[in-house]
Amino acid sequence: MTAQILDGTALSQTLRAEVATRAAALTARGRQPGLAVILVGDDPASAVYVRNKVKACADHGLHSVLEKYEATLSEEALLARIAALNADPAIHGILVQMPLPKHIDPHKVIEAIATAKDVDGFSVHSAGTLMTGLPGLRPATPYGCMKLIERSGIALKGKHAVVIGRSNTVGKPMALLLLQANATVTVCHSGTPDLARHTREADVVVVAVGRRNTLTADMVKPGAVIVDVGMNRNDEGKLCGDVDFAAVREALGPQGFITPVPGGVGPMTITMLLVNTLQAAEA
Ligand SMILES: Nc1nc2c(c(=O)[nH]1)N[C@@H](CN(C=O)c1ccc(C(=O)N[C@@H](CCC(=O)O)C(=O)O)cc1)CN2
Repeated sequence: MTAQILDGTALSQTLRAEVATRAAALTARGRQPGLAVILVGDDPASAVYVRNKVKACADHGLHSVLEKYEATLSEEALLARIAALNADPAIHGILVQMPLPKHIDPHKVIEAIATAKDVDGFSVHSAGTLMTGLPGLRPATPYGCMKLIERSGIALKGKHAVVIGRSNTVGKPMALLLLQANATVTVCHSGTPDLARHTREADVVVVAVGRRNTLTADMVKPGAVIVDVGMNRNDEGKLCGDVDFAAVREALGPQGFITPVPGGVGPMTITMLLVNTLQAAEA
């Protein structure tokens, strides 16, 4: 028997239905939640993600605007657009799709977004609220990972969680969210010697590295929970995560849990963006 699947597509359906109900109630009170999505450049994957975000808004009763700009857009012009959206009362959330072209400083752009509208949760203020445990908007991907774990009835209190990766958008916020849920957290990264020594001891492993086969069957404990944030292509060009899925699923046994790629964390990222936009509109 192999590990159970943590199904991000199915959970997304449930959570998005809840968003639609709450959005309809807000709209009836004259405050339809509104999201502005900004795309700069012609990265094909980013174009798909922003299209999916706008469609998810339309399908669940949120208002959205998509602003697309050439890769040559100046940083100054982008900051001016953000300032205008900050002042727009119909817009409760603003996101700038990452990555940005090289000549634009992502930190400057993120910090230009009004704190209350930072639905990506990437700003220094949002990071500070997460760090201190104050209410605030949480980055969608780690927030989605937490929902996948919690809504599957997996208790985190007292568990040992290992996060592989230390990015500002996934690894670090993930570690803080797990800590807040009373897990004991280890953060591993490219400078960690003997990664397997840590993962073999872990009850929960979150892998956010961006390299396939980072976690293999010999690196996990039976019964563990594995959350795969990676999005890579294998030799056949098929989408895959950072985990050697089939072999790790087998090694975990029937008490274990694992997220697939696709259909795990990815759909949850867009779902939690809707949740954040709703939260910003409700605030
Ligand atoms: N401003 C932001 N930029 C980026 C973010 C973000 O949260 N905010 N995250 C990623 C990209 N991303 C959302 O923007 C994203 C990535 C993947 C998926 C997803 O649904 N993946 C599917 C597979 C899709 C496919 O077939 O290609 C899955 O895993 O099932 C959604 C959103 C970087 N930029």
